[in-house]
Amino acid sequence: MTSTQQADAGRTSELPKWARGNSHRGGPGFGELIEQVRSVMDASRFIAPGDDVARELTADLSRIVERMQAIAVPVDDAAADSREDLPARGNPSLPPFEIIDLGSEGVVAEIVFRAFHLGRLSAHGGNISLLFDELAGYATMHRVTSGFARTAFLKVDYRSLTPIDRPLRARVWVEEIDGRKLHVLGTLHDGDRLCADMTALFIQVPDA
Ligand SMILES: CCCCCCCC(=O)SCCNC(=O)CCNC(=O)[C@H](O)C(C)(C)COP(=O)(O)OP(=O)(O)OC[C@H]1O[C@@H](n2cnc3c(N)ncnc32)[C@H](O)[C@@H]1OP(=O)(O)O
Repeated sequence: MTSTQQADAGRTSELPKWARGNSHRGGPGFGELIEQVRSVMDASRFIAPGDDVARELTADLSRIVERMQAIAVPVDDAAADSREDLPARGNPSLPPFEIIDLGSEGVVAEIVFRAFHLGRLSAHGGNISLLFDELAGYATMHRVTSGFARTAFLKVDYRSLTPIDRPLRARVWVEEIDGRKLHVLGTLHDGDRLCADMTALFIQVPDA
């Protein structure tokens, strides 16, 4: 059986431990905490405080950062990036996508870009690339036969402005497998309108 046929038959090994996710780490309130973190990031995009208010807010946030640093755990034990029940697995550095469908056919996700993701009059192109890279990780994860796949390159064509504050639909799939190389395609739509499409090459590597 060729590697393409093996991959076409679906993943035969378990996902790496770090990619399996869970829905309990950090407790039931963790999702609301991450939502507040996102809200701080959003709100920070639209303020022009005077010096007094800026210093007051800095002091408030510093106290929160200190509290979080005091309960830090090794990254593999952290709740962020592991919570499969939360948008973007509870990782606030990722745009908050929600997985609609996932399997060997690829991944479909809904994404609402927010104020924090704003470029000039539309979502920042880098955030769109980030979304595609992450979703390509999901799509390839379900096609490699062992280990996982890393991005070798990722190219985005921005076809029309990508709005914030409304649900958009992303689809990413593995188009072709050639040995360790996975050729990945993706699209981002606002309704029927194509906002961006993506071509990427992922390379299968052993799990570290
Ligand atoms: C669920 C969570 C999902 C998260 C998903 C997130 C995904 C990511 O962002 S990963 C982080 C970003 N990517 C990286 O850091 C990768 C850094 N680079 C590397 O580690 C390596 O260069 C890597 C793995 C891409 C390839 O290295 P290596 O395994 O040595 O491959 P190598 O033997 O050189 O090449 C294999 C094949 O790929 C091709 N190839 C490798 N890189 C490229 C490239 N950039 N462009 C075109 N072809 C390439 C080679 O030509 C070769 O082709 P062939 O077999 O036909 O001769």
